[in-house]
Amino acid sequence: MVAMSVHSDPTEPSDSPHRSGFACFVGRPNAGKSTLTNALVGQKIAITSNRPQTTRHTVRGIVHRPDAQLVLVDTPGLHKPRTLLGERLNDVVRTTWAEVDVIGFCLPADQKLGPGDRFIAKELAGIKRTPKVAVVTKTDLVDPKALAEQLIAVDQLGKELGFEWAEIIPVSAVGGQQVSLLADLLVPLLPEGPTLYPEGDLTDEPEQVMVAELIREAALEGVRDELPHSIAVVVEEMLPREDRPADKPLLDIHANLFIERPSQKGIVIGPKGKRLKDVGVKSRKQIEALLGTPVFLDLHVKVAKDWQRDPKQLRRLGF
Ligand SMILES: Nc1nc2c(ncn2[C@@H]2O[C@H](COP(=O)(O)OP(=O)(O)OP(=O)(O)O)[C@@H](O)[C@H]2O)c(=O)[nH]1
Repeated sequence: MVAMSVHSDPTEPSDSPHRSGFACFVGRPNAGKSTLTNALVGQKIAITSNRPQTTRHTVRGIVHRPDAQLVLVDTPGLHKPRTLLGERLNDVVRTTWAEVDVIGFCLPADQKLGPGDRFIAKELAGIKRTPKVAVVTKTDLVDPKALAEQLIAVDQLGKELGFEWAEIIPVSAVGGQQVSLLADLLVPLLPEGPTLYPEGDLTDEPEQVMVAELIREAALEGVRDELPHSIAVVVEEMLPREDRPADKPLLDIHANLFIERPSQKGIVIGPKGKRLKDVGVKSRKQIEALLGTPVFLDLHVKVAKDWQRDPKQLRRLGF
């Protein structure tokens, strides 16, 4: 079934039991998973970027409703592993899939189904018990005819692989179209249960990890194509500055930005340190918005040789 109409108002009281559970969005890199998570939660939680595979950590957004609590687990994209890091990421993805109550498979409306989508759909077909919702994303980028064709192709893909989608829903996270309908469709697929997280919590991701992701996101902007996979950020310390009056707090954040080769240092730091400075200013503003407090950000660039291939380094960097 393709869901197009807007359902009942979820803020109205209803007799149905309270539901709670976990959902994850899967899909190839750039399919729009993080943007959709943000749109559903209503605040910037997951890190979005127009570069593939920026979502390294499992970031949860929580949708609070009177009738349900929907916990969104945003996984990194499943991809052909070339390094130890790639293999670990894929393990994380599969483990997540087996644990959630519903899986949303994101397919961009503006791109023909490709081998990458098929690869993921085949993996999904192997997870029998979990309901699978096909989410056709970025509908604002196509005309109705192209959208209809994509919906049919997605339906067909499920049939080819021997399963039925629980729902097929077109959405535009950017245009805010059908986003709340998506929540309406996901909620009935959750088990009955009490609220899992306190009201107002949007994520249980440790603050340090989110801060690190914001710095990484800023560092990725405008750099050469080969660099993104070589950057990792670790927040070493977050401490309130001592001797500050209560109405003028300052949070000291010490973070290291790791690259793989000395030759990458220049790209990250830029002429006369300008790029690194910009990265610091930009991410500091975002961190301040996230944490609601003024921040002093101390950012250092370090070389961790071939960290993607070294298990000891990977552990140190939090993978
Ligand atoms: N026009 C349009 N663009 C969108 C929409 N949703 C996402 N995008 C864009 O598509 C790009 C990728 O979006 P993300 O949300 O980062 O994709 P992702 O699937 O989380 O990507 P990875 O983290 O690489 O797996 C970004 O440039 C978004 O701005 C949408 O509804 N409409």
